[in-house]
Amino acid sequence: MNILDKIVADKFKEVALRKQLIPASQLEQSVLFDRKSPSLATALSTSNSGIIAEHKRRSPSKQVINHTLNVQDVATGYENAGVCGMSVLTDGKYFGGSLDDLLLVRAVSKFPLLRKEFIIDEYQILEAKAYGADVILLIAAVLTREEIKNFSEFAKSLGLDVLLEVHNLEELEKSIMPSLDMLGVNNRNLKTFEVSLETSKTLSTKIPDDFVKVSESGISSIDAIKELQPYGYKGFLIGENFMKTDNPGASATEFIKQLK
Ligand SMILES: O=C(O)c1ccccc1NCC(=O)[C@H](O)[C@H](O)COP(=O)(O)O
Repeated sequence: MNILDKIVADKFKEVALRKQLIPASQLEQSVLFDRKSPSLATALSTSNSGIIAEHKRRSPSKQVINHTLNVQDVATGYENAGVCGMSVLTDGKYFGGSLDDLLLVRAVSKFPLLRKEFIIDEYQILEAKAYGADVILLIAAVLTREEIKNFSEFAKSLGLDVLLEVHNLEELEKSIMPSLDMLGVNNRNLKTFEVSLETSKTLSTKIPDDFVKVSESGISSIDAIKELQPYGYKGFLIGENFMKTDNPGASATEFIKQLK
């Protein structure tokens, strides 16, 4: 079993338990449920830098990245840096995140928030809305075309943006549909952890212009962004490069300054 299979197998068990603890009807009563979500796709299309900065305590590929920071301080730092949005990892077992992280970040910020999660059930989309997210991630490697259609249409009905993540042409071809806002190419192979920006470059021509293109993972320099921009990428998801520092917000500020 590769790591992605393990994460997904655990996620099915976790979601089954969560559904018993908090019924969907209770999530729909969250005070955040009727909040109007700002669009990450719009923010990226109108930005010069296009940075989506991630909160990432640890990962299967790197183990511990940063366990000492306060998530609200990280969010405030990123928002002050002028990033377009923030990605909040909510998986506990593999990434050390939680839905509480999302809620804490929502309490101190206005910019678009992506719930970074392994979504395998509509219930997790209700959770995303109830805990203050504006965007959900759908990973083509773990979903059928029908699931992508159902989950993305459900997310749109709640006013959320949808970022669909692919890693190869087969995943891209099965996924293209009008209910997606952004197409993300993950430069990291989630089964082997191999990272290459060539993945974004190769797939870029196959992504229709109707979608905002996002390049994800392994981005650690201005040169990488400059290399990807000519391929039509408007969004750049960066985690470790900021989170490995003592002050991710200051690191993002410096990064964006160099992009201008
Ligand atoms: O980061 C991992 O090791 C990982 C392993 C298995 C599944 C997902 C994984 N990461 C999720 C992400 O997509 C990244 O956190 C995100 O793109 C940021 O990447 P980076 O800038 O390289 O931290």
